[in-house]
Amino acid sequence: MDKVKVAVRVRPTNRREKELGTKTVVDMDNNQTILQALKEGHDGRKAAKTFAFDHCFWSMLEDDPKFQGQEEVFKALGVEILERAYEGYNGCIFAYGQTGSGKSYTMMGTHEQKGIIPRLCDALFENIKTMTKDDLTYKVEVSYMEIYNEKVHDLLDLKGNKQNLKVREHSILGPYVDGLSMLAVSSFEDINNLMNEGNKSRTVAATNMNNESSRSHAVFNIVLTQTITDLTSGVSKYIKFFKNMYHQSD
Ligand SMILES: Nc1ncnc2c1ncn2[C@@H]1O[C@H](COP(=O)(O)OP(=O)(O)OP(=O)(O)O)[C@@H](O)[C@H]1O
Repeated sequence: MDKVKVAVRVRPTNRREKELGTKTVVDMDNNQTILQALKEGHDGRKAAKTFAFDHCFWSMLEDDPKFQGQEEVFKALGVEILERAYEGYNGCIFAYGQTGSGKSYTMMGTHEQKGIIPRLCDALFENIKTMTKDDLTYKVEVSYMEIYNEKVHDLLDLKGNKQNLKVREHSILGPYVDGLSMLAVSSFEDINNLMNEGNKSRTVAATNMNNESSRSHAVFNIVLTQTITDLTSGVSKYIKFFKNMYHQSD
């Protein structure tokens, strides 16, 4: 698996863009994104620029044969990262783009059109159900923190403490946030509820688009722990997989 994969997605035009009669200048062909020039160049021709990415998702018109929806995005980006988590690899997916470009839709989606995170979590808990045995058990825990003005706050501190947490270095696991709450979850619903609770504690509301917001980063972590127990001796071996799944910076 490549260490880093880059994917581009084109969302449908919104009402405002339609009302303004906005012309679509982006086209996609397999893993290529083609940008059409609006004006003719010196030679009188409209030049097109082509860029190659690991994936290009064309999500403009549902009845277009090249349309790729939430399911295709998840299959291309989410499935492999989940499979690798069971092998002990850390994974991270983050969405980048200007406001209204479709980051939340791709990552979280809607009730009818679930995005990567709910699909990934549903698959994670479904897999755990089928993989759990007497000598093999799994535990999923989450943490949620905000980095604001270079200070770290625990967004899942049930006591509502707003103290600054210290970032320390573990000799094997690397950097970690000391004292960050880790809460056990058993479904996407649990995760979603904790994300919503955590969002209420953020210094800068996720919808607040001003200069302040650019200093706020929210990091949601899912940690999968696999426990293998030698049933004859009763000795357990813990393997922790860190999945940094959601990094939102507003
Ligand atoms: N692929 C898509 N298919 C259908 N609708 C989409 C798609 N992508 C985005 N939208 C719609 O476009 C609007 C803006 O998308 P979204 O809220 O995901 O943007 P965003 O990049 O997260 O914006 P912000 O940075 O302001 O939070 C929403 O109404 C969303 O439902």
